Amino acid sequence: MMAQQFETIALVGIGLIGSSIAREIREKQLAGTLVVSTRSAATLTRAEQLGLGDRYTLSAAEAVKGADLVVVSVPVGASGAVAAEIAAHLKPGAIVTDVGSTKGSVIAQMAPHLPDTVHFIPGHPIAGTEHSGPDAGFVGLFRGRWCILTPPTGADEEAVAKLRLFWETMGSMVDEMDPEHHDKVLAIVSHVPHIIAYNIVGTADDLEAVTESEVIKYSASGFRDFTRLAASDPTMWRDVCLHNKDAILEMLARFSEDLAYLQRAIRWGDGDKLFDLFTRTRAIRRSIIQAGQDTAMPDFGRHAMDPK
Ligand SMILES: NC(=O)C1=CN([C@@H]2O[C@H](COP(=O)(O)OP(=O)(O)OC[C@H]3O[C@@H](n4cnc5c(N)ncnc54)[C@H](O)[C@@H]3O)[C@@H](O)[C@H]2O)C=CC1
Ligand SMILES: O=C(O)C(=O)Cc1ccc(O)cc1
Repeated sequence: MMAQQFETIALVGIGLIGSSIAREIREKQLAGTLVVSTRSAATLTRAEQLGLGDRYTLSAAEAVKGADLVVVSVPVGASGAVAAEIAAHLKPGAIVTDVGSTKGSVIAQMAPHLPDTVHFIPGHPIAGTEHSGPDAGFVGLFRGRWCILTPPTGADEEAVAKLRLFWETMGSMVDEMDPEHHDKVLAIVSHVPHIIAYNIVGTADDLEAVTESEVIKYSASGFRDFTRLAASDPTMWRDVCLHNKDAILEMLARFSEDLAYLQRAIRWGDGDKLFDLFTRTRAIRRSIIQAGQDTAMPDFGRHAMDPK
């Protein structure tokens, strides 16, 4: 058994991420009382059937009353509404955090509502699956994965340390960075790959008439990997696209340029260019595998097609 870290924890949103956090809190007994809240009655009932908390409520305002830690795990587009709803009910000294895949927008939506008496420390566990809802969560999701915190300058060090310990107890490695940097890094390692997956699966689907279902029949493992990502939650990913617009558009522009370079190499039969790129990318895969998890962060100072 681990030591209790917070007297009362409130979870707002109990889908894949919220329910994985709940399961960890229960297993490790990190809270005296765990309060679960979500917007839909059906989801709350399911959370109750799964025994994810000690108390359940459809009101986020009700849930956060007296809580020492509040974790908001809702689609990023709903963050502002949740902050507005809970603001007046937060306990002074409480830590308020989130798990959203974008940080700049979540901060812009939430911070204006939150009182100065609480510690707002945004976060993002870089761990997930293509599944959603309370049944999808599991103990161990965060193990060996990074969790990025983006505390504002001047944030209370003790509060940051408590949140850091919370994620470390779930098995995560914790890093801190500013939200703008987070949003650029995540645009290239997570958001653009999902967009590419949605796009290629959509294109294949549009071609179904031409290929007469052979896309499904002969789907090789490369295409299947894309279909996994493209099966991710539509609400969540719509919100990610709308709320990390600038960084995503910047990375997509670079992606398109690099794709044009590849297209040109193919058109002109420039095997050396293709071979060089494929050799370089293979080394990246190997270094990720060697590191034991997906920690590779891209170097933004360099163009993907620049010579080494
Ligand atoms: N799915 C993934 O792989 C990862 C997701 N995230 C982030 O975590 C957050 C939650 O994602 P998931 O747990 O995957 O989503 P999910 O769809 O499994 O769960 C979302 C939860 O939020 C609730 N909800 C939606 N709108 C709400 C509102 N206005 N007020 C209160 N509750 C509301 C839903 O009822 C549900 O309980 C998102 O911001 C996402 O960007 C972060 C890391 C990984
Ligand atoms: O399912 C996958 O491969 C993911 O990439 C999971 C994921 C999705 C969104 C995040 O913000 C972090 C991790």
